[in-house]
Amino acid sequence: MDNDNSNVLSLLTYTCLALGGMFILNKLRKIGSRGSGLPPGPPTLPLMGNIHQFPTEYTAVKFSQWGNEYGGLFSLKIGPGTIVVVTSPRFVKELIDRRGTTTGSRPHFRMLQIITDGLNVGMMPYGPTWKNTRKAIQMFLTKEACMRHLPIERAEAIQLLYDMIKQPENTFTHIQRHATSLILSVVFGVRSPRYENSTVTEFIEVQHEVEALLEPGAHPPIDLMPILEYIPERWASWKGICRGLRTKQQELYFRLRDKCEARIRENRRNGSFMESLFDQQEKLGLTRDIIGYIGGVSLEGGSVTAVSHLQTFVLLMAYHPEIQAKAHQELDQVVGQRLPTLEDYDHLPYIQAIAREVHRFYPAVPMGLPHESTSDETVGGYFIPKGSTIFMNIYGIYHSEEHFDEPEVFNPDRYMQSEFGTKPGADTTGFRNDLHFGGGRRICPGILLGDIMVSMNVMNLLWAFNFEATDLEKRDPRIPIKHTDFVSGLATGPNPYKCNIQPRNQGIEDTIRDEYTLSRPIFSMFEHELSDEEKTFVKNW
Ligand code: HEM
Repeated sequence: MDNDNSNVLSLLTYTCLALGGMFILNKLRKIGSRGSGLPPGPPTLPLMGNIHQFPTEYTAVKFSQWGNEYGGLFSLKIGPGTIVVVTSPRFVKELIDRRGTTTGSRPHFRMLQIITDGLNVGMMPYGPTWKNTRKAIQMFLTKEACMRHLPIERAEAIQLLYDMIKQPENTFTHIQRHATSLILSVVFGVRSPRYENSTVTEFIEVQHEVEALLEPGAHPPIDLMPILEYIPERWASWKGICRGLRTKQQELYFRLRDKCEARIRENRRNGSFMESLFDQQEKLGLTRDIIGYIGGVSLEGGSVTAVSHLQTFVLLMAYHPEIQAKAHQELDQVVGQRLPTLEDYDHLPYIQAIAREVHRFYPAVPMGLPHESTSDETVGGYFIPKGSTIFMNIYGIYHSEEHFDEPEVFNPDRYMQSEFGTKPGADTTGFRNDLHFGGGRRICPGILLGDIMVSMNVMNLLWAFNFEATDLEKRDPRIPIKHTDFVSGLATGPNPYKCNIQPRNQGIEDTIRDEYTLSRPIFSMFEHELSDEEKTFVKNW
């Protein structure tokens, strides 16, 4: 009898173990597999999902190829997590724009969280803190506020032309100085008249270090495997690097904020955004740290993107003399020898088409910033689970053969022929003119300022210069510039390049020199605490 009992017990134990094992195996088997109802995508491996296929560079280009293969809404599995990639404006409208409240959060990015102390509005999860901070940032980016800063926007654009006459070989850094100094002036009320040893180079240095740290593969995937965070610091160098970057970033952003605050106390105002934030600090319920970061994030969002667009624009012009010739013809008819004004832009359809085609050809943020869904959603018959990371593949949308004729060819004329540059008969559902600024609740708050920077400079630079590539004959005449001419990353731009830049004629060069001199009183309103080197530069430049 005892023997029988122990046999039954063993049998029960084995059965339980077997059933438990099968249950665990079944659960494990599901990790990495694409559950039913998810949008289609490349085949997965157990546990890994698509990790082994995930591109380590030019992610947007690979996502575009997958978009052509699997459709405008496809999915990837990264272990148990789900990524949804939107490569069709129709699905942008359905999933990102219309369901903005439930697809408007951001995925957790542990390293960025440590660097910024969670104060970066661009990476905050959807919720009251994000809403409040975003409200404050929108305040200074209204049309009226952007137009109030027109004198310094125009003066900085003039300095860009002047810098390029003086040192055409340094155009790459002149563009960086221009965009960063302009945002510094508008946001913190202080400018950088030269590139070397300036706030501009300090900002770019920190920014590059942050980008390098976040590059996939540079450090262990803490967000995919949170357990990695418990590894002691001596084997996890990223922890110290993050803290070091936090110190550097805060030193810069908080110093700029504090200096502005000191000028307010001394009654030396110049209408900067920081001033309005301090004036309304109580009403808006903002901490001093958040105020500093609103300024810093605006600097990141505004300068990096405009720099990318303008550097891409010059590169493309250098390789497309036929497009420059057409643009010069339009400018000669509408503007002539005087410096163009922002009002002229409305009368220059071909120049507008060039600016838009640059956004299309290589968007500054090719995959936008990742969104995260905070509830289950169903779109186009597909299931999008809560917690999915959603990428709006801007590059892919702009390079889809379904919508664009020869998407790899730089051809501004496409925007002269149809509103969105699309080919005849293409379905334009969901298209809008600002897709390169993202979508839904997280759409870029800086569209107006970004558009002013792009339009004013594209118009001015074409009016002022001839751009000439030094190796034109070595390139494919139809597609001289390819994606490999660009840096791979979340916010991108062209690799450094050289080209010849010449003023179009003596009259134009004289006008630029005169306008630069006339702009000095405007510059001086933003030139506080210049170093001795900067003072000498301003005097002699
Ligand atoms: C050509 C210029 C610009 C381009 C192409 C651009 C593009 C973008 C894109 C694609 C996003 C992500 C949107 C999304 O998640 O769906 C974004 C977000 C953002 N941009 Fe811009 N941007 C530009 C100029 C600016 C300017 C001038 C500012 C401010 C001064 C700015 C501040 C921001 C901020 C703060 C965010 C984060 C918004 C949030 O998460 O709520 N951007 N931008």
